[in-house]
Parts: sequence; structure tokens; C-alpha cells
Amino acid sequence: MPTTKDFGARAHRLARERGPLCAGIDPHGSQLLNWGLDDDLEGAERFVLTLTEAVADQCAFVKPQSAFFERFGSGGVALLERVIAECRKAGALVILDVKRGDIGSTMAAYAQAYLDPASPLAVDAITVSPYLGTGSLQPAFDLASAHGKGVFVLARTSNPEGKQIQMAKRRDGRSVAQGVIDEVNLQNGDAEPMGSFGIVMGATIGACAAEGDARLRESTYGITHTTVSQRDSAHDLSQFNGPILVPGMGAQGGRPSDLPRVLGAAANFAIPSYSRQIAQPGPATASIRTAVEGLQEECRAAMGE
Ligand SMILES: O=C(O)c1cc(=O)[nH]c(=O)n1[C@@H]1O[C@H](COP(=O)(O)O)[C@@H](O)[C@H]1O
Repeated sequence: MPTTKDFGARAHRLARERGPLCAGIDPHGSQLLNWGLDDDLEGAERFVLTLTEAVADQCAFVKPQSAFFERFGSGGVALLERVIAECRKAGALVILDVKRGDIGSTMAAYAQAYLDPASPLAVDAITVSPYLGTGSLQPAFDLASAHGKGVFVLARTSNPEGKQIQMAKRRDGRSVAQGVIDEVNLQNGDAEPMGSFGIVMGATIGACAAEGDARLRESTYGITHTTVSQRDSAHDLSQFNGPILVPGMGAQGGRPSDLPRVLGAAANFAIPSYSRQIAQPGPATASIRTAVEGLQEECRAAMGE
């Protein structure tokens, strides 16, 4: 039974209060150099703590990318723990981008590492990969449900290489990505105002199915491959009842106007995510905050809020 303490309900409420934007915290070597910092643990610490101070009380969501911390070994992981704690203290929901995915028994350990409130790396939600089978992610869905956490499953990623596997057709005529979207949505049921199980849809991908196409897809499931393959890049989000993380904004070319293009009416569930673009006006925190405010407004307007 969903409650107001669940990730979906908290995300819905905070996005309305602070805006839909997710601030990526990626201590990328080139970003550190842009700020006049060395690409080492000390530089990374200055970079992420400045960004955290600038965005964590202003944005509903922050998304540290784990690999950019892990590259500094145990010191980097300790820094990640600190950033998670600071962001949560400032009221932001932390989505840890770890893109985990493994056989079920190992997936249970990954889930424990990030979704069990007793873990030092506990966050509000994580990103996971369904390419060992969406069913292999069930331990993460179960632990998230038990503790009011969220899970974002990669469906259509922002990189051009993703299309080959994600748009491959299943025997029932749906794309692999559409199968993931539909399977994740089963976890959400009719939760109000939305479920806690999200998907990742890159801002750089093709447009969603038009309404007519979506209806056609329902009536043609499994009947003819030709009909389905004509709508090569189409996906149908009309039934999706969870948050939709949209990376690929800014540095990868995605724009606020891509939100309705890629998500259709589901754009009001969007969490547009920027990493490099947010750091770009730094290191002055005031400049970062002003830029974030502008992006929040642009995204809100594009989402029709
Ligand atoms: O799961 C993600 O966050 C993600 C999925 C995806 O399809 N594409 C994608 O770029 N990301 C992540 O989003 C961030 C994008 O960074 P920028 O291109 O600098 O905004 C990186 O941390 C990526 O790992």
C-alpha cells in the first residue's frame, strides 16, 4: 500500500515545491580543470562541496555519479558518503547513479548497499540496468518498497549506441525498451500521485508515439512486425505511472523542448537532469544558483506547468 513517505509521493511533492530539475554532481576531470582545480581527490572535494552548497537546498533532486567518486578509491567513496549526507540534510532527494544490474542474489547485495537505510551509502533512489532481465532487479524493487525508496531503470539511454539493443524487437512486436517500460510499470500499479519505480529516457532519443500510434500498438501487439517496425523510434508512455529521469540535457544536446517531444503527456512526470551544464558557470555559487533557476523555469514552461 503506497504511503506519503514513499519515494514517488516525496518526489512529486518536492518537484512541485522546488522545480523538476535534477542537478548532477559529477566530478569529471575536465570540469575540475575548468574550475582551476587539480584532477585529484582534493580538487574533487572542492568541486563537489561547492556544487552541493549551490544546489542542494534549491533542487528537489541531486544525482551524484558514483564512478567519478570511485576513481579516487576509498577517499572518493568517503567523499560520496559526505555529499549524500549534505544533500539529504539540505532537503534534496538523492538519486545515486550507479547503474547496477546483476543476477538476483547479487542484486540483493547491491540493493542492500544503497537502499537499506542502515547502509553508509543509503540514498533515496538508484539507477539500475535491466539488461540481465528486468526480473533480476526484483530484489531492488522489494527492498525499495520496504523502505520507501525509488529505483530508476534504464529504458532508452541518451548515448547513440543504446539504440541497437534497446530498439531491438521482441517476439511480441514491442521494442526491448518498451518491454522494460511496461514491466517496470507493473511495480507502480495505480499508486497515487505516482509510483516509486521510474525509468530513464534520454533527452536525445526519438519522439514518443503519437496518440494514434499508441492505440495502434495496443491493437497490433504480436500481430505484425512490419506495422510495429515502421515506428522505429516510437515508445508509448501513456500508461506509465512513475518518475521519468531524463539525462542528456545540456552538454549532450537535450533541451527543455525535448521533454514533450520525447515523453508526450508523460512530460509532467519528467525529472530533467543536467550535470556538466550546471557546473559550467562555477565555481561562484551565486552564478550556479542563477543558472539553475533559469533552467528550472525553462523546464517548467516546457512541461506546461
Ligand atoms: O542514468 C543516468 O543518469 C544516465 C543515463 C543515460 O542514458 N545517459 C546519461 O548521460 N546518464 C548520466 O547522466 C549524466 C549526464 O551528464 P551530462 O552530459 O554532463 O549532463 C552522466 O552522469 C551520465 O552517466
